[in-house]
Amino acid sequence: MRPYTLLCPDCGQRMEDHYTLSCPAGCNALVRTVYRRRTLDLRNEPGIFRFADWLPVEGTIASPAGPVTYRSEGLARDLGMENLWIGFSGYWPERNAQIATCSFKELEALPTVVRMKETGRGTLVIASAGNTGRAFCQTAAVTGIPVVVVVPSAAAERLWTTRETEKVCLVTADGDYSDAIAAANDLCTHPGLVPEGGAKNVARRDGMGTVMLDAAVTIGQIPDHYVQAVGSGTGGIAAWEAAMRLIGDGRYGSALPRLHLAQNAPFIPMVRAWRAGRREIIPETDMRDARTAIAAVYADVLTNRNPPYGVGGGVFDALTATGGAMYAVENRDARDAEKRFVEEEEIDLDPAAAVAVAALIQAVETGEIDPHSTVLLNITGGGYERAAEDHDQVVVRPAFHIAAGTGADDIVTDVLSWVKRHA
Ligand SMILES: Cc1ncc(COP(=O)(O)O)c(C=O)c1O
Repeated sequence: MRPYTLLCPDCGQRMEDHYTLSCPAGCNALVRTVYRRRTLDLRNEPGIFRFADWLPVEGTIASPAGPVTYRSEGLARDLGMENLWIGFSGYWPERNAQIATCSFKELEALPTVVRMKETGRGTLVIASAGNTGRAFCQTAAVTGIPVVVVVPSAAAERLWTTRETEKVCLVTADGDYSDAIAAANDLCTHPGLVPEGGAKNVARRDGMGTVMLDAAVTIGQIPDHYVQAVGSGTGGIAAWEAAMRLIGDGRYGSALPRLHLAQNAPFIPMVRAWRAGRREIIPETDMRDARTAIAAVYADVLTNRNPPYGVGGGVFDALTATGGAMYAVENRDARDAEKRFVEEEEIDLDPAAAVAVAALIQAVETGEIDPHSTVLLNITGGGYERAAEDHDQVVVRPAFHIAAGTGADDIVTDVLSWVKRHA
């Protein structure tokens, strides 16, 4: 028996995990993990598997990549804050941050690959705008477990690993992130190719949730506020779920943190829906001129057109439960915030993390966040320059390409034979 079961928050059904991504009763809700251990005991493992008690895995991977929390001095002083904590998910060995691919996506990839090996069958297919794909490529390189990664052609250069690997089948697709998602979905209609699941994948959510766990353990309490830049919002959902578990543990306080989630203007569908008080995203209203808006943002990893916003247990519910807020961040504000952060904290940022810093500045300036409160700022990516000093970055070469006007069907036979050769 596995050390957890899955629960549908809509109908209440409990189920065993067979890499299950949705409720068998057809509910429109994100299934969750319920761990047998109600209290969090830290394991003597490196990296994220320190939190394996609350990850949907039995085995672990010997990787130093894990969440790191530290108390800010520079940025905190700059913003007049007393208790600003930074969750740094990137590469910064001086702070023990060892995510060589430099984003919190590695926290999702590591438990996902273990969960798949233990509960599923087939080869994982991942659609990505770059960071998620790089994280899964690295995990394939470290574990030798093959993956198929689909990215927009323009993002291909972001895919590298710290060591040579034969275990990645990289597919590039003309278009944006949504085209990559559509191509990955088409591939997964063929037996043997399995959707990784995105927000529906509990290993991804609980992996991201370790940022909140690490913060609570380091600070000694659940923070009052949690700030993150979002594209799908999965990190926000994960922080909320992790906080609920911490409340159940009993040692870290009894109040949920308030979620402050930010999108990069002009592509801000969740901000618009949330501010209008709607559970639904209306494409004509909230995503007008989506392609142009997506092409204009500084942080293109934040441009998901199908976020798990209205689904049961999704972003809308997470914001509602925590009394949360959403922020639209202009490119110039993200760039200014990035400069301030780099000056004060002395490490470079992923553009998405710059959006989060700008949202924190907005929240403090507008009084949404009291500068005396305890705040966790999730720096979801950074340390690229530092990583390039210490590690090889071996570019992953595309194996197949989907040109505009063609579809995944044209390459599926080649992908399936690649899988056969590498499984
Ligand atoms: C560095 C970084 N930060 C934030 C995000 C947004 O994550 P999510 O909306 O899935 O929580 C992404 C998504 O790819 C990312 O790569």
